[in-house]
Amino acid sequence: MSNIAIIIAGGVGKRMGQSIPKQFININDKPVLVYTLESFQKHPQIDAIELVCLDGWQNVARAYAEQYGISKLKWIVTGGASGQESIRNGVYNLEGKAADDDVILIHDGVRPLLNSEVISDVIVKCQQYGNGVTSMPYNEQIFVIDENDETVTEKYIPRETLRRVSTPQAYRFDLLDQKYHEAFEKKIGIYGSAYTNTMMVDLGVKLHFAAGSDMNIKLTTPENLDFFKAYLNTNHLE
Ligand SMILES: C[C@](O)(CO)[C@H](O)COP(=O)(O)O
Repeated sequence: MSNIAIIIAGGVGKRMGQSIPKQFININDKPVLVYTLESFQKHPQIDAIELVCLDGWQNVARAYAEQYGISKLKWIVTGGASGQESIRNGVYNLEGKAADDDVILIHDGVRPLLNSEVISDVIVKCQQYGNGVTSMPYNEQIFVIDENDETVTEKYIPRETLRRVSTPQAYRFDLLDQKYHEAFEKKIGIYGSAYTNTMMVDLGVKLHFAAGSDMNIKLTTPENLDFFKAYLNTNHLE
Protein backbone atom coordinates (compact mmCIF):
# COMPACT_ATOMS: atom_id res chain seq x y z
CA MET A 1 0.00 0.00 0.00
CA SER A 2 1.46 3.39 -1.05
CA ASN A 3 0.75 6.98 -0.10
CA ILE A 4 0.63 9.26 -3.15
CA ALA A 5 0.29 13.06 -2.99
CA ILE A 6 -1.50 14.95 -5.75
CA ILE A 7 -0.46 18.61 -5.64
CA ILE A 8 -2.94 20.91 -7.35
CA ALA A 9 -1.22 23.80 -9.08
CA GLY A 10 -3.49 24.32 -12.06
CA GLY A 11 -4.87 27.76 -11.16
CA VAL A 12 -3.97 31.20 -12.49
CA GLY A 13 -4.49 32.94 -9.12
CA LYS A 14 -6.60 35.94 -10.23
CA ARG A 15 -7.19 37.14 -6.65
CA MET A 16 -3.45 37.57 -6.06
CA GLY A 17 -3.25 40.25 -8.77
CA GLN A 18 0.30 39.25 -9.87
CA SER A 19 1.58 38.73 -13.40
CA ILE A 20 2.76 35.19 -12.72
CA PRO A 21 0.61 32.43 -11.17
CA LYS A 22 0.84 32.51 -7.37
CA GLN A 23 2.26 28.98 -7.09
CA PHE A 24 5.33 30.17 -9.05
CA ILE A 25 5.93 33.44 -7.16
CA ASN A 26 9.37 33.50 -5.52
CA ILE A 27 9.47 34.07 -1.78
CA ASN A 28 13.00 34.31 -0.35
CA ASP A 29 14.28 33.18 -3.78
CA LYS A 30 12.24 29.97 -3.82
CA PRO A 31 8.89 29.39 -5.60
CA VAL A 32 5.85 28.87 -3.36
CA LEU A 33 5.19 25.54 -5.06
CA VAL A 34 8.64 24.23 -4.10
CA TYR A 35 7.96 24.85 -0.38
CA THR A 36 4.80 22.78 -0.78
CA LEU A 37 6.54 19.98 -2.69
CA GLU A 38 9.29 19.86 -0.06
CA SER A 39 6.77 19.10 2.71
CA PHE A 40 5.83 15.89 0.89
CA GLN A 41 9.38 15.11 -0.28
CA LYS A 42 10.57 15.21 3.35
CA HIS A 43 7.74 13.12 4.82
CA PRO A 44 8.89 9.51 5.26
CA GLN A 45 5.45 8.02 4.55
CA ILE A 46 5.00 9.69 1.16
CA ASP A 47 6.02 7.35 -1.67
CA ALA A 48 5.26 9.42 -4.77
CA ILE A 49 4.11 12.87 -5.83
CA GLU A 50 1.99 13.85 -8.81
CA LEU A 51 1.79 17.50 -9.82
CA VAL A 52 -1.26 18.89 -11.62
CA CYS A 53 0.20 21.91 -13.34
CA LEU A 54 -1.11 24.97 -15.14
CA ASP A 55 -0.74 24.45 -18.88
CA GLY A 56 2.42 26.09 -20.21
CA TRP A 57 4.28 25.79 -16.89
CA GLN A 58 5.07 22.06 -16.93
CA ASN A 59 8.71 22.53 -17.98
CA VAL A 60 9.25 25.24 -15.38
CA ALA A 61 7.85 22.93 -12.70
CA ARG A 62 10.03 20.02 -13.89
CA ALA A 63 13.13 22.23 -13.80
CA TYR A 64 12.35 23.41 -10.26
CA ALA A 65 11.78 19.82 -9.11
CA GLU A 66 15.24 18.89 -10.38
CA GLN A 67 16.89 21.99 -8.93
CA TYR A 68 15.39 21.43 -5.47
CA GLY A 69 15.77 17.63 -5.36
CA ILE A 70 12.09 16.67 -5.42
CA SER A 71 12.94 13.11 -6.36
CA LYS A 72 9.50 11.72 -5.38
CA LEU A 73 7.86 13.68 -8.24
CA LYS A 74 6.76 10.96 -10.66
CA TRP A 75 4.12 12.57 -12.86
CA ILE A 76 3.20 16.04 -14.12
CA VAL A 77 -0.36 16.26 -15.42
CA THR A 78 -1.94 19.28 -17.11
CA GLY A 79 -4.64 21.12 -15.15
CA GLY A 80 -8.20 21.62 -16.38
CA ALA A 81 -10.48 24.62 -16.82
CA SER A 82 -11.65 24.44 -13.17
CA GLY A 83 -10.34 23.14 -9.85
CA GLN A 84 -12.46 20.01 -10.10
CA GLU A 85 -11.27 19.29 -13.66
CA SER A 86 -7.67 19.66 -12.47
CA ILE A 87 -8.16 17.22 -9.59
CA ARG A 88 -10.01 14.83 -11.91
CA ASN A 89 -7.09 14.90 -14.37
CA GLY A 90 -4.74 14.00 -11.54
CA VAL A 91 -6.96 11.17 -10.32
CA TYR A 92 -7.56 9.66 -13.77
CA ASN A 93 -3.82 9.72 -14.53
CA LEU A 94 -3.28 7.36 -11.58
CA GLU A 95 -5.55 4.69 -13.12
CA GLY A 96 -3.37 1.64 -13.77
CA LYS A 97 -0.62 3.13 -11.57
CA ALA A 98 -2.19 3.32 -8.07
CA ALA A 99 -3.63 0.30 -6.23
CA ASP A 100 -7.23 0.35 -4.95
CA ASP A 101 -6.11 0.65 -1.33
CA ASP A 102 -3.47 3.33 -1.93
CA VAL A 103 -3.94 6.52 0.08
CA ILE A 104 -4.18 9.53 -2.22
CA LEU A 105 -3.54 12.89 -0.56
CA ILE A 106 -4.89 15.92 -2.42
CA HIS A 107 -3.21 19.19 -1.50
CA ASP A 108 -3.30 22.78 -2.77
CA GLY A 109 0.04 23.85 -4.26
CA VAL A 110 -0.43 27.24 -2.61
CA ARG A 111 -0.47 25.89 0.96
CA PRO A 112 3.29 25.91 1.59
CA LEU A 113 3.26 25.86 5.42
CA LEU A 114 2.26 22.24 5.87
CA ASN A 115 3.75 20.36 8.78
CA SER A 116 4.49 16.66 8.95
CA GLU A 117 2.04 15.93 11.81
CA VAL A 118 -0.86 17.04 9.60
CA ILE A 119 0.29 14.75 6.76
CA SER A 120 0.71 11.85 9.21
CA ASP A 121 -2.74 12.23 10.78
CA VAL A 122 -4.60 12.47 7.48
CA ILE A 123 -2.91 9.24 6.36
CA VAL A 124 -3.88 7.50 9.62
CA LYS A 125 -7.53 8.61 9.26
CA CYS A 126 -7.66 7.47 5.65
CA GLN A 127 -6.21 4.07 6.51
CA GLN A 128 -8.80 3.75 9.29
CA TYR A 129 -11.93 5.07 7.53
CA GLY A 130 -11.22 5.30 3.78
CA ASN A 131 -10.94 9.08 3.91
CA GLY A 132 -9.64 11.90 6.07
CA VAL A 133 -10.02 15.66 5.72
CA THR A 134 -7.84 18.07 7.67
CA SER A 135 -9.93 20.46 9.71
CA MET A 136 -9.93 23.07 12.45
CA PRO A 137 -12.51 24.54 14.81
CA TYR A 138 -14.13 27.79 13.68
CA ASN A 139 -13.32 30.71 15.98
CA GLU A 140 -15.35 33.56 14.49
CA GLN A 141 -19.12 34.16 14.49
CA ILE A 142 -20.80 33.20 11.19
CA PHE A 143 -23.82 35.14 9.94
CA VAL A 144 -26.01 34.25 6.96
CA ILE A 145 -26.58 36.96 4.34
CA ASP A 146 -30.25 37.97 3.98
CA GLU A 147 -31.85 36.49 0.83
CA ASN A 148 -33.22 39.85 -0.34
CA ASP A 149 -30.51 42.23 0.83
CA GLU A 150 -26.88 41.17 0.97
CA THR A 151 -25.99 44.09 3.27
CA VAL A 152 -27.97 42.76 6.26
CA THR A 153 -28.45 39.60 8.32
CA GLU A 154 -30.91 38.23 10.87
CA LYS A 155 -29.50 34.74 11.22
CA TYR A 156 -26.32 33.12 12.50
CA ILE A 157 -24.91 29.62 12.68
CA PRO A 158 -23.53 28.66 16.12
CA ARG A 159 -19.81 28.17 15.56
CA GLU A 160 -19.75 25.10 17.82
CA THR A 161 -21.63 23.29 15.03
CA LEU A 162 -18.97 24.14 12.41
CA ARG A 163 -15.54 22.94 11.35
CA ARG A 164 -13.49 24.53 8.61
CA VAL A 165 -11.68 22.12 6.35
CA SER A 166 -8.48 22.46 4.38
CA THR A 167 -6.06 20.32 2.44
CA PRO A 168 -4.49 17.78 2.51
CA GLN A 169 -7.51 15.55 2.15
CA ALA A 170 -6.90 11.82 1.73
CA TYR A 171 -9.04 9.19 0.05
CA ARG A 172 -8.54 5.53 -0.84
CA PHE A 173 -7.83 5.42 -4.55
CA ASP A 174 -10.77 3.15 -5.45
CA LEU A 175 -13.27 5.50 -3.75
CA LEU A 176 -11.71 8.61 -5.27
CA ASP A 177 -11.58 7.29 -8.82
CA GLN A 178 -15.09 5.87 -8.71
CA LYS A 179 -16.58 9.09 -7.30
CA TYR A 180 -14.86 11.35 -9.88
CA HIS A 181 -16.30 9.20 -12.68
CA GLU A 182 -19.74 9.33 -11.08
CA ALA A 183 -19.56 13.10 -10.49
CA PHE A 184 -18.58 13.94 -14.06
CA GLU A 185 -21.10 11.48 -15.56
CA LYS A 186 -24.01 12.76 -13.42
CA LYS A 187 -22.73 16.37 -13.19
CA ILE A 188 -22.87 16.32 -9.40
CA GLY A 189 -20.39 18.20 -7.18
CA ILE A 190 -18.44 19.87 -9.97
CA TYR A 191 -19.84 23.44 -9.80
CA GLY A 192 -17.67 26.59 -9.35
CA SER A 193 -16.33 26.42 -5.78
CA ALA A 194 -16.72 22.63 -5.42
CA TYR A 195 -13.75 20.56 -4.28
CA THR A 196 -13.24 16.84 -3.63
CA ASN A 197 -14.66 17.06 -0.11
CA THR A 198 -17.90 18.82 -1.11
CA MET A 199 -18.29 16.48 -4.10
CA MET A 200 -17.96 13.44 -1.83
CA VAL A 201 -20.67 14.78 0.46
CA ASP A 202 -22.91 15.58 -2.54
CA LEU A 203 -22.44 11.94 -3.60
CA GLY A 204 -23.41 10.61 -0.15
CA VAL A 205 -19.99 9.87 1.37
CA LYS A 206 -19.41 10.46 5.10
CA LEU A 207 -16.15 12.33 5.68
CA HIS A 208 -13.83 11.89 8.66
CA PHE A 209 -12.06 14.84 10.24
CA ALA A 210 -8.27 14.74 10.60
CA ALA A 211 -6.05 17.18 12.49
CA GLY A 212 -5.39 20.52 10.80
CA SER A 213 -3.12 23.45 11.56
CA ASP A 214 -3.64 27.21 11.72
CA MET A 215 -0.29 27.65 9.94
CA ASN A 216 -1.51 25.74 6.90
CA ILE A 217 -2.92 28.82 5.18
CA LYS A 218 -3.86 29.04 1.51
CA LEU A 219 -2.03 31.90 -0.24
CA THR A 220 -4.92 33.70 -1.91
CA THR A 221 -4.32 37.43 -1.43
CA PRO A 222 -1.21 39.70 -1.34
CA GLU A 223 -1.73 39.92 2.46
CA ASN A 224 -1.36 36.13 2.69
CA LEU A 225 1.98 36.44 0.86
CA ASP A 226 3.13 39.09 3.33
CA PHE A 227 2.22 36.75 6.19
CA PHE A 228 4.13 33.90 4.58
CA LYS A 229 7.24 36.09 4.10
CA ALA A 230 7.06 37.31 7.69
CA TYR A 231 6.70 33.74 8.94
CA LEU A 232 9.73 32.57 6.96
CA ASN A 233 11.82 35.48 8.12
CA THR A 234 10.84 35.12 11.77
CA ASN A 235 11.42 31.39 11.78
CA HIS A 236 14.62 31.61 9.72
CA LEU A 237 13.39 29.01 7.27
CA GLU A 238 14.61 28.78 3.68
C1 LIG B 1 -9.93 23.00 1.18
C2 LIG B 1 -10.60 23.85 0.17
O1 LIG B 1 -11.04 25.03 0.78
C3 LIG B 1 -11.77 23.09 -0.35
O2 LIG B 1 -12.57 22.66 0.70
C4 LIG B 1 -9.65 24.20 -0.90
O3 LIG B 1 -8.49 24.76 -0.34
C5 LIG B 1 -10.26 25.15 -1.91
O4 LIG B 1 -9.34 25.57 -2.88
P1 LIG B 1 -9.78 26.67 -3.97
O5 LIG B 1 -8.56 26.87 -4.79
O6 LIG B 1 -10.19 27.91 -3.22
O7 LIG B 1 -10.92 26.06 -4.71
